[in-house]
Amino acid sequence: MLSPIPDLRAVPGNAYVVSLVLREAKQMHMLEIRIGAKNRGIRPIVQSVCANIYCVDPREEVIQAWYMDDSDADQRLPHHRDPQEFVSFEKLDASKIVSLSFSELGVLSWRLDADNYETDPKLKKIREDRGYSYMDFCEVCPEKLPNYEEKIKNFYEEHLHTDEEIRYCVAGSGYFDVRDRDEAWIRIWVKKGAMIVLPAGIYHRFTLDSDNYIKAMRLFVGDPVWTPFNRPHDHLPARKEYVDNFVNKAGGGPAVDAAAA
Ligand SMILES: CSCCC(=O)/C(O)=C/O
Ligand SMILES: [Fe+2]
Ligand code: NI
Repeated sequence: MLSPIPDLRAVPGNAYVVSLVLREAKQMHMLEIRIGAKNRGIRPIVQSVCANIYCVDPREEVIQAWYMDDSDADQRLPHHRDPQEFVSFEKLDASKIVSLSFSELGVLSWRLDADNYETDPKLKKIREDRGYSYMDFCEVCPEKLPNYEEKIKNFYEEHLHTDEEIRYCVAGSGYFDVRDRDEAWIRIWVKKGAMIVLPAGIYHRFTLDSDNYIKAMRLFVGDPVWTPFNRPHDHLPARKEYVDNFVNKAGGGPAVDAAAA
């Protein structure tokens, strides 16, 4: 992430230096760009270019989230509201919440290099930091997934798990739907390179989109437990903890790092 307001100063030799603060996880780095200029008269141009440097969250290309409409149409359609209502990463991820007015869902996300997941140092670090010792792949298509029709149906039943649901889309795409604090459905579209963590106890469901294919890496701390508890399962400790941490508690879930933190 870049700092939004770069600092511009003139240096000897008819040049300007633009200083930017780069934030990666909890570390700050200074980046200095030297711009040579024939004469000082170009200052306004350099200034205006610098004012247009803005941060692009790398996740935006592979993860989008929006509020769903109420229609009964095909679950694989986007189900946007009219007008569309997109949801920010800050709203999904409680670790970024700075204002009490934000909803906190505890959904974490990263953008990773899906072509090189075997050697990706970023994935390695996430796995080490979060203790994700187990890994396998789940390919959702009739040829690869046993009992495809039944599984597709079950994935789309609203349910929770007693542990995190960690999915890294290495090919294809799909929708993870999560309930917000007011029970509205938020649809999270993951594409190749998107990794998301749904916290234990969150009510959610999954469906393919109209491209009908996803290959997801599944990660887990220790021996995996895939059991879905279909709604209602409000008495489970995992649900109670989720409600305490993310639904009832305004302004602060556990402080954890996510992608562009
Ligand atoms: C893309 S992985 C299949 C969906 C799944 O495993 C799950 O638990 C959905 O809630
Ligand atoms: Fe699930
Ligand atoms: Ni599941």
